[in-house]
Amino acid sequence: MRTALVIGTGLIGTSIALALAGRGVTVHLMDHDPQQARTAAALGAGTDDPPAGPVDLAIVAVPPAHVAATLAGVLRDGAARAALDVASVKGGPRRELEALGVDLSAYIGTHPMSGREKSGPLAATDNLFEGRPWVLTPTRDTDTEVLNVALELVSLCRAVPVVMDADAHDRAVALVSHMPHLLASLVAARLEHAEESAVRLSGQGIRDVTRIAASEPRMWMDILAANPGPVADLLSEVAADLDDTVRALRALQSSDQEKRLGGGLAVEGVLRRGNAGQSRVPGKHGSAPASYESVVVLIGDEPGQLARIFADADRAGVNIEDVRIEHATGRQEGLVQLMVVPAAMPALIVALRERGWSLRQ
Ligand SMILES: NC(=O)c1ccc[n+]([C@@H]2O[C@H](COP(=O)([O-])OP(=O)(O)OC[C@H]3O[C@@H](n4cnc5c(N)ncnc54)[C@H](O)[C@@H]3O)[C@@H](O)[C@H]2O)c1
Ligand SMILES: O=C(O)C(=O)C[C@]1(C(=O)O)C=C[C@@H](O)C=C1
Repeated sequence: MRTALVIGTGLIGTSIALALAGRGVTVHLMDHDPQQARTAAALGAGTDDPPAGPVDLAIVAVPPAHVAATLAGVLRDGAARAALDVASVKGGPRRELEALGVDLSAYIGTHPMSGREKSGPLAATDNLFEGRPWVLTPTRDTDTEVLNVALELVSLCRAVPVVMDADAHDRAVALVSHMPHLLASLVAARLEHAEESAVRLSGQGIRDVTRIAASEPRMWMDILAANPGPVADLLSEVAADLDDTVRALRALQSSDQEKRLGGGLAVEGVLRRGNAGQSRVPGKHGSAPASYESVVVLIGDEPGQLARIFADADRAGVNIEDVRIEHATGRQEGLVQLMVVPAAMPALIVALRERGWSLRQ
């Protein structure tokens, strides 16, 4: 692929453009808000000049409700030899396109399984998709060349291609993305009017559970509106589990010992089922879930501290697999949790202590 046109230069479009531009592809940037395209261009994602002729690949990264019309325009104008979208839902946009009567041989629906709770080009990064699944939904009508150029895009973004049927994709993401998103919103919504004295105790648990609740509601309305059935089915199963759990917790308050016992078993059952489900979530880069040990370091909230820790770990020959940061409330310091493979933990602890870091167990 030598030329690409990215339409919709927000988080996803600009992240793709940055990855492609960084690997030598000439990228043209287009957005119905020209300021967004200018910002993406200023970040080094390409040029906001229109292409002189058809590009090798058009990437449509606009909100799901605008995907079909935008793609239909690209396909009808012959603006690209191949075109794809990256919307979080696949069945609806494809059916809309079919209804528009466009020749879909040059089109393939795709979905990179990576994103952020922030929107717009300024949130983009060139490595957003590295090691993440990127779903491709070819049909019998898809040209082989179009599938090949989509695979090339996935490879240039260092993602992992996964081929699926569009409706199977929508059922899968209802489970691993859309239903969890709504649950995060519902948990976060409990905080809206909560006492400040309670909210300020927030630790890492509530941050982990609510991060995605900070996402753009309009975008998520589009996504949920295009996949309501599977998400509603899953939520009603969760609702039944919630009812059972409430009953079990009430039983724990009972003066009857037998009821308390039953309630305890039921609550423990929920926690154990949670353990079993959580252990199936793939680890970083889609590999089997890894179990890491963590080393917790106290740092001052000042420039260069994180870079120093990483450099010290590197000098000790230790690879940091993952990292989390918890900011201390009301103090200019925080706790950095460094996740490493168990065998690397002793060396990391010694190295960090030698260099004067304060460790927490
Ligand atoms: N955010 C995520 O985590 C994520 C992850 C994977 C896929 N997606 C999908 O990627 C697509 C883009 O999401 P995003 O998070 O980058 O959103 P975003 O809001 O950051 O960017 C969308 C951009 O599209 C532009 N736009 C809107 N309508 C347009 C139109 N008709 N023509 C041209 N430009 C238009 C907007 O001005 C904006 O710059 C969506 O379809 C979304 O479902 C999002
Ligand atoms: O991690 C996030 O912030 C995301 O929003 C990512 C996430 C997801 O649910 O995994 C959200 C929607 C996209 O369609 C794909 C990825």
